[in-house]
Amino acid sequence: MEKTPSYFVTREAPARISAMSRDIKLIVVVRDPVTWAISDYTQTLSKKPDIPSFESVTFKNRTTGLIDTSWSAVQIGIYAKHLDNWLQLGQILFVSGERLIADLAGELGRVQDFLGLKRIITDKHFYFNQTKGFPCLKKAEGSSKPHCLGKTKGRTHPNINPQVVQRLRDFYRPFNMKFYQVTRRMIVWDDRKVPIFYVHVCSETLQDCRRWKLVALVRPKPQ
Ligand SMILES: Nc1ncnc2c1ncn2[C@@H]1O[C@H](COP(=O)(O)OS(=O)(=O)O)[C@@H](OP(=O)(O)O)[C@H]1O
Repeated sequence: MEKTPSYFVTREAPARISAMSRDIKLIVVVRDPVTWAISDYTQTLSKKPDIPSFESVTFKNRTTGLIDTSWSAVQIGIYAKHLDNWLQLGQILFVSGERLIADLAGELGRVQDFLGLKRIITDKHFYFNQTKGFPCLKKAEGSSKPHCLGKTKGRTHPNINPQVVQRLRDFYRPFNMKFYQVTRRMIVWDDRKVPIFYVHVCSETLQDCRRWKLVALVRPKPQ
């Protein structure tokens, strides 16, 4: 198994993978592109504490709100743009990064099905570690002790100016919509102040899926 986010945006990668093996199965984990950009920035910041602020690398022009799409953290999150290259390869599964945290066993169930494996990994293998804020293994392989991912996974993100976040959300919205349509995956990254949950109907064929519709809109009561 091999992984890196940059494969997804490397033009030559699909053809190279296809030449390596026609039977390869690809798993792409996607998360809200705004959170992804902040996460990527946080990772760089941890190695180079002197880098410019998130705000200054996000915009080409702060006054006009023009986003710098040449910045890799912004570029990678335009998932729809990179999709066409990959879909021709066939066996590809999109996994929600958010669901890997909220419902790890459920999402891993999909992964096991996709890989043609028996569903051996279930929720009995995990617990939610409140300190870490993430699911962790109850027992690590070859050990009887619990195991969480290391310190570099799940770092605290810096506070970003809400206006900057909103501008990025507006920027990504059309690309996200295309991504939902093409992948037929019900991943909806909330871009409103009040959480809104969408339920979409999507049939097996892509054509029908393009006619997906909003069937429920639930607005949680204010606390
Ligand atoms: N169980 C569990 N424990 C810790 N972290 C978890 C977990 N599940 C998902 N995540 C999220 O994984 C994010 C890092 O993913 P990756 O390591 O694949 O990203 S990368 O390859 O380093 O870019 C990492 O992103 P950050 O929160 O920005 O650090 C986490 O949000």
